[in-house]
Order: sequence, then C-alpha cells, then structure tokens
Amino acid sequence: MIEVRDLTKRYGDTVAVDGLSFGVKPGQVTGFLGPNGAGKSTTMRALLGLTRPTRGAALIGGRPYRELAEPLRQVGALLEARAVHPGRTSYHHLLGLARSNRIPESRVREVLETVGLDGVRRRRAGALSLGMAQRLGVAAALLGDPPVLLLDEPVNGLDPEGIRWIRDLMKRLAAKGRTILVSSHLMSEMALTADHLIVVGKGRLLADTSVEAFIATNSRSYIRIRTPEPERLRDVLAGAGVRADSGPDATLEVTGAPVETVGALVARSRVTVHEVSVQSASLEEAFMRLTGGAE
Ligand SMILES: Nc1ncnc2c1ncn2[C@@H]1O[C@H](COP(=O)(O)OP(=O)(O)OP(=O)(O)O)[C@@H](O)[C@H]1O
Repeated sequence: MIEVRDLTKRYGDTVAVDGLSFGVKPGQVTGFLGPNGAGKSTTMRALLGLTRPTRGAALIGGRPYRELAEPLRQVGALLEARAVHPGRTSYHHLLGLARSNRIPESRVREVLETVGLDGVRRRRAGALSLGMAQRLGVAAALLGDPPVLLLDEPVNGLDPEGIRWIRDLMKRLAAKGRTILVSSHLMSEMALTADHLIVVGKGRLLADTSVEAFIATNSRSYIRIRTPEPERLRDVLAGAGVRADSGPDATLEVTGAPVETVGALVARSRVTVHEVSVQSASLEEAFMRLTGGAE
C-alpha cells in the first residue's frame, strides 16, 4: 500500500509538489497521470527516499523508504532505464542488486526469463537497445518479488510490442494482488492500462477516480446543431423540455436527449439547419480540459 500525505516539495522558488495526498490500493493498476512538469517524478522519488519532502510524508507499507528493511523486497521501481553501469552485463547488474538484498542468485535467472532477456544476459548493459534496457529495469524492479511497484513512464521509447508487453505484465502483477503505481502523461495509454487514476497538475491533486468513472464523466457525447437561427431553435427545444447550450461557431449543443428526439423536434420546428450530428469528446480532450488550467 502506498500513501502520500500532504506531500510538498520545493526547489527554491519552484513548487514541484504542492500538498498532495492520495492512497494506492493493491490488486489494481493505478495510473499517475499529469502533463510534463506536474510533479509525478518528484512524488515517485519522494516515495523511494531519493528526495526529502519539504513537508508531509510519502509512505510504503506505512513507512518512509529509509526505514524499510531490505527495500528491494518491499518495493520495486523503474525510474530511469539507463541508470545502469554500461560496462556491466545484465546478469551481473542484477546479481549485485540481489546480493545486497539477500535475494537468492537463482532469482536473477528467473526475472531475466520473465522479462525475456535471458538470451542476452551476458551482453553489457551499454550495448542494450532502449527497449531491452527498459526490460532490464523491470527485471531489477521484480527481483525482490515486492508487493509494491513504482514505474515512471515505463512505455517511453518502447515499440508497440514492448508497450503491449509491459501493459500485460502490469495487469498480471496487479491480478496477483500487487500494488502498482505507473506514471504517464498520456490519457490514452492509461485508459488501456489502468483501473484507477490519480491525476495531478502543478503538483496538486486534480482527480482520484476509477478509470470507468472518469470515462463515464468525461467522454460525454452531445448533439451538435448548426443553424442560422439558433435562438429560435433553442426556444423550440426548450418548449419540449430539451436544453440546448451555445457551442463554438454559433452552434447549439444538446446533451441529455437522444438524437432521434432532437431530429424529430428540429423537423417539426421548420427551422433551417445545416447540421445535426452526434459528437464524442475524446478522453485526451477530457484530460487536457481537466489539466489545462494547471499547465
Ligand atoms: N532537482 C530539481 N531541481 C529543480 N527543479 C526541479 C527538480 N526536479 C524537478 N523540478 C521541477 O519540479 C517540477 C515538477 O517536476 P517533475 O519532474 O516531478 O514533473 P513530472 O510530472 O514528472 O514531469 P515529467 O514527465 O516532465 O518528468 C518541474 O517544474 C521541474 O522543473
């Protein structure tokens, strides 16, 4: 279980994280979503004891990272995939981590197999492709079989096959009861991967919601009507109990009534119309709207 409580981090005049509070539950993938610079990496670094909060707390299993015994057994993290000594082989990189956390050597081959790198275990980390380096980072995160995983933009730089692989892996691990927090600046990616969303902007919490509820609230569809007589048509619709709001470019937007009803009312009104169409806002648009004021 992850808990962030009133977390604030200042760098000089910059407030990277501003009184942020949220919890992350086990058994599901939680997306940590926000535009660039929203404070996601800083929050993850605070959870991993890599940066000291100015105020508040970032806890894993109820404790700050520095109080965890054998931390790789408690939490696995993927931050910067290239943060591996380039001259070391994948195998030796993982072996070093295993030894310092009293993890049996046999676990190294296991995780290399899990991430599909066993065949290149003797290759130097510096000679790995970005996708392979990303997989090695995931292997290191899984080494201690931890109940909590933190992944910072894990799909960055991956090809579609790699993206699908990491998505499936996260879902599999969540289904086994792990607590998974994964950051991204792409709503579309999170809609496919996450069950729950923590949305941040300018270091503040903007939403803490299930993906299902976010989609239901934000991917609203509406009916757009273009007419040279919007006022007249609005009155006709209002007379039938259908509310129409003004949209851009002198259009009307109707929500809460089926297009069949609206079409019939328009036909009966004899008002000239140039368009009656059903529009759906994309999730990316909803996300931009939500975070727009926070960029
Ligand atoms: N070490 C640092 N020194 C000074 N400012 C920093 C430092 N780390 C982060 N910041 C600033 O804090 C803010 C939040 O950055 P952070 O990296 O946490 O955001 P993010 O949501 O992870 O975005 P990105 O996806 O771009 O990494 C930004 O304005 C950033 O410039």
